[in-house]
Amino acid sequence: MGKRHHDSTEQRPKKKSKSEKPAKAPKDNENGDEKTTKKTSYSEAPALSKLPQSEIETYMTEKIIKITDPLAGAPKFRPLLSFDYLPECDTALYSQLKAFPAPTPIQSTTWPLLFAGRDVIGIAETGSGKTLGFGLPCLKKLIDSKSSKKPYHPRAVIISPTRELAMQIYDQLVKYAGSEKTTVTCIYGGVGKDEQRHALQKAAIVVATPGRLKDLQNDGSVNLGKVNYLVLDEADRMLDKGFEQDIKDIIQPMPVSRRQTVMFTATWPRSIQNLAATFMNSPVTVTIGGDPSADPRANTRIKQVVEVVDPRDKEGRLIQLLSQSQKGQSPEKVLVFCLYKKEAMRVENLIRNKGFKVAGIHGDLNQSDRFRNLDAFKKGTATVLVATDVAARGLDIPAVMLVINVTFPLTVEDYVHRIGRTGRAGAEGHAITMFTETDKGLSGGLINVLKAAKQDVPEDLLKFGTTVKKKQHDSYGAFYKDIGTDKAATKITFDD
Ligand SMILES: Nc1ncnc2c1ncn2[C@@H]1O[C@H](COP(=O)(O)OP(=O)(O)OP(=O)(O)O)[C@@H](O)[C@H]1O
Repeated sequence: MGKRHHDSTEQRPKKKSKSEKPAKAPKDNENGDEKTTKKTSYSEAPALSKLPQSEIETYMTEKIIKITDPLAGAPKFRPLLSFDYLPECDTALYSQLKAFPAPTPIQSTTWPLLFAGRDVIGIAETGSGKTLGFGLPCLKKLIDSKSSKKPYHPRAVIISPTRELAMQIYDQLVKYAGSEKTTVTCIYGGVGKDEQRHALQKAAIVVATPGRLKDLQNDGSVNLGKVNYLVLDEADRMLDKGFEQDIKDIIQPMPVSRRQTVMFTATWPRSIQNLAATFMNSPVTVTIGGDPSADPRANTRIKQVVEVVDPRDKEGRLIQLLSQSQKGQSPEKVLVFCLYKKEAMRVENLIRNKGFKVAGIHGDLNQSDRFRNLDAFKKGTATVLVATDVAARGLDIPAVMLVINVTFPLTVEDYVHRIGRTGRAGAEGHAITMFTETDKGLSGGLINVLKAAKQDVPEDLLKFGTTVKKKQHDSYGAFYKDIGTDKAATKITFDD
């Protein structure tokens, strides 16, 4: 890290003229027409244009920002180093931003591109504010193009892999949406459909998990033909085998030429990059913190410890770790990851029997229990949460001090997301991972993640080998398996 990542496409021209003009949307790939349906423009704030170029370059270098734009002649925009440089908007959209000192690098760099109507792939570490990265331009686009026609057909769709993450994104949008909040809705499986059907009648922005959205689309409850802003959050997960077809079906009525497509994630494996390109129109790729396709990048503020253990010693070691973190008047919040649902239930019971305040979240619980248990952990009534990978991505739970991986996930990308539940928004974090001989196929990938984040690599781990297998698992990003650890896995289940 620390290396400067600049390529020729990100050099801002010395003249200010380009950025002062409203940006035209790029030509449509398919027929050469202007994408008039996007009707988006962006003018750089004069005060931002006046900043010396050296200040911009220092920022780009320090934050390790790389911008790759396949359209050579497209306007280049300066990052919004301060909220003061945001373009004017017709409401109190920006008022809540006062809580933060400045835009995070992924926000400062992708916002101008998104305001200008470009398709964007945004890759930045866990906990770096990606939700507002795609959320603020989404709200601005809605506010700017406000039509008086009712009822609405949705103008924006944000797709998330899990119900809890969909709710979290929805909550964030509502917080910023002000008077528009009634037009934001959240659609996910595991609960009744009628209320969702009703909400869809006036929804302008739909945050959804794919299965339920597809269901409601198929039965005619929602028409997505007017959607012009599509977000795949956790994009690499959304493009993996479990979701790819659902996504294709959902976006079928919104052609790539008429929609702005946005993909955000912390991990961007090479294996899905070609597929992603087929969903997008000349996307600009913004990466913060180094090349993510080489090896997944963990947040560098997380102290990662890997302990190579005998599988029989795992539970004893877990209880030892919890005993240390849960003592005293204010026990730390600890997130414990298991791979299997049955394993999670067993571990939760074990922890409860030892007298710790524990809750669980996995796919065998009904949705209200899932929400209730997550809430208990957020509020601190439970200070230990035992989870499967359903909680690995995106969840922004305040003050998680420690992540313990009892069983290693199926991929190193999932490892990066799991440990990313700590150390968020600039905080420090700590992750302890139990690694056994069974996981040795992933040792090479894990070693690279540790090295890239300048973490210690234990000798015992090196013994398992440093080779990185190209294809790590058939179901990249799987959430959980619904059988016990004693049998070979047979079924992977996804959220709907
Ligand atoms: N500009 C900002 N400055 C400081 N904190 C911010 C800023 N923008 C967002 N945050 C806060 O940072 C936290 C993490 O943001 P968010 O959940 O969007 O991260 P993320 O990058 O999507 O993470 P993940 O990869 O795990 O999904 C949130 O609590 C959010 O409120």
